Amino acid sequence: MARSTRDYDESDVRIRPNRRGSRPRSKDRPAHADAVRGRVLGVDRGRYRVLVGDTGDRHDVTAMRARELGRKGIVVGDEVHLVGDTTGAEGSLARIVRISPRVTVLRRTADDTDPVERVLVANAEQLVVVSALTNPEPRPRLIDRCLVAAYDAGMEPLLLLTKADLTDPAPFLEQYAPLSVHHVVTSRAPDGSIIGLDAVHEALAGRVSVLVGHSGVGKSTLVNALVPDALRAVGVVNDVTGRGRHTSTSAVALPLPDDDGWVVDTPGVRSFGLAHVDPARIVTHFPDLEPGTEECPRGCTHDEEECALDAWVASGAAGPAGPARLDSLRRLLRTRTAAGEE
Ligand SMILES: Nc1nc2c(ncn2[C@@H]2O[C@H](COP(=O)(O)OP(=O)(O)OP(=O)(O)O)[C@@H](O)[C@H]2O)c(=O)[nH]1
Ligand SMILES: [Zn+2]
Repeated sequence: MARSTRDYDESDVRIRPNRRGSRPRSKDRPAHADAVRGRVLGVDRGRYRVLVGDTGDRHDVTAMRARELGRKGIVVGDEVHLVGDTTGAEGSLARIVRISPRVTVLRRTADDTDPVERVLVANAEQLVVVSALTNPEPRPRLIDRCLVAAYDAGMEPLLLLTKADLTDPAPFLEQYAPLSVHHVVTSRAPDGSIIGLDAVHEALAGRVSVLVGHSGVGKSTLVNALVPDALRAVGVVNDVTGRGRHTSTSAVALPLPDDDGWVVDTPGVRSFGLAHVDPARIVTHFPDLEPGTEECPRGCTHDEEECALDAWVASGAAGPAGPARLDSLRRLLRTRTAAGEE
């Protein structure tokens, strides 16, 4: 079933006036004129951490969902309306009474055949695919899959390539050049500091960006460099050691310094099941291959003998990464019928 980024109405909870004209059931029910807006930063066991207030006067509020929301999901990145105690004082608890319409929705299924899709993050504009240039080696099929997830979510992808101190980034960049995906390269200086952070800050400035990457690519190193008090912001402190720990498996939104955008870290998210992506649309998420489908027979699945993509790629029209990209595309198409391996 085709989905668009506009189909957020399933989660768009509007508080309707009481039609029967009877007294409202609760005092703050009508219109919630006194509701305070905030952004969901984290979710933990049914409690939501919500940032409210303007620059200079921002604070976290702990909130629960109001019963009137029904079963609507609330995820990191959602803009919500709060009533009740929004002071954020120790022990206080506000109530979320409304979720604003979502601008983008990053979805995820456990694997490619899983019928249960979960919204991972709402309202993010950019999907930052973090990959090491080596150690561990880049995984092109995983990167391709993340790009599909980004395009499908209506988000702009950014390739963030780490560990350029260990290898020359040129060959990798050449592979991805035909896609015209923005990229930033970082490396580590002998003193341990990260080189290239300015370019990263620039790419993240003023927007909400989700970071994904598999283990060892240097994502934690980056998050800590970008958000120096990330561990404190996450608010996860080990009871035994008292030290900050960042092992949560759910997404967490971290404000960048100077109010200049947000990063949403997704610990534990290493890939995206794409069961929710319409197979007929997958090729449109391969902008370097799509023009090659013009010669395809009507109704081509792009995984059949008559498919024009083989000739297109063989002619070099899709650049040096063409064969690998076509392989990625076909694997994604095939995994729609059988759970695929990455
Ligand atoms: N040479 C080099 N090493 C780096 C760089 N960035 C991170 N590392 C190292 O790579 C290893 C993995 O970095 P992490 O930041 O822990 O990676 P991660 O992606 O968060 O991985 P997990 O914690 O397993 O999810 C660490 O030993 C880092 O010190 C870099 O730019 N260059
Ligand atoms: Zn085709």
